[in-house]
Amino acid sequence: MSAPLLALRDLRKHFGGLAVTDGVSLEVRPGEIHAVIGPNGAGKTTLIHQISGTLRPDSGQVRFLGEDVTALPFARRVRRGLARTFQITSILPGFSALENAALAVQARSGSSFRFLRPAAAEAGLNREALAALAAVGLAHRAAVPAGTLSHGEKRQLELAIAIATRPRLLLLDEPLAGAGAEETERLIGILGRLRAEYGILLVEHDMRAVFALADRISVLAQGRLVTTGTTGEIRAHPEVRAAYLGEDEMA
Ligand SMILES: Nc1ncnc2c1ncn2[C@@H]1O[C@H](COP(=O)(O)OP(=O)(O)OP(=O)(O)O)[C@@H](O)[C@H]1O
Repeated sequence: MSAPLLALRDLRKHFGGLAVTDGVSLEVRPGEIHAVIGPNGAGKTTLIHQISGTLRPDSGQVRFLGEDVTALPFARRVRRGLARTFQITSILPGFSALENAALAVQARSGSSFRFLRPAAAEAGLNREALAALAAVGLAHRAAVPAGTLSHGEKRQLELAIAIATRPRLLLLDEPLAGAGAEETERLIGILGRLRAEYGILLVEHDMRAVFALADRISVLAQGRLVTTGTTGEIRAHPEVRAAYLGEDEMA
């Protein structure tokens, strides 16, 4: 089996007396969509913060591409290939979709375009930005101001911005939140295609999407990992069935 992209080892985080992450260990493998589900307050978002580096765990390890990155800040993890989308939209509404993606390419590439003539550097940035838009089916909207995109298209742009940083792993925190039925279908299709190139850790409340997309699912409750398994194993898990998922949603 190939080495995991991401490995969490006995991660722990307390807020006051509350154990929000209580000894969580899990792995995301290359080419895998690994979903993390659980009831409100289970600690999913706090877990993502610790993986991305915006929150330090009290103890335990975050290993990325075989290295311990637990002490590295967010920006350095991004440069190593860890990209995150946010529940709250991070796009700049006055800039075009292409400019939004180009800013992400620039932020990641740092000096790599600096030695080119300005026109060539801009062409290089735009080419990469357009490729990121194309990867999420948004190339035809490149020139449109991001603020005028539909809700679903904004979510696609957030994915393009993440992809523009050339990640190995995408951390997606509720990428379907607020999407309508049609937009949800489109986003499920896009996420399914992205799997070929990136490992994905997916936090999502839409159980139909989770079961359609995930290769494996980890179930969290009160900061603890209840179980990790394939969709079939999670469907059949009595504790999960009884406590954390409506039976209809798992049909
Ligand atoms: N900065 C903080 N200080 C204190 N408590 C916090 C803080 N951030 C989160 N919590 C608490 O930690 C617990 C887990 O929150 P978290 O947002 O990670 O859960 P979640 O599973 O993502 O929930 P949801 O599905 O509602 O987004 C909650 O009880 C929350 O109130």
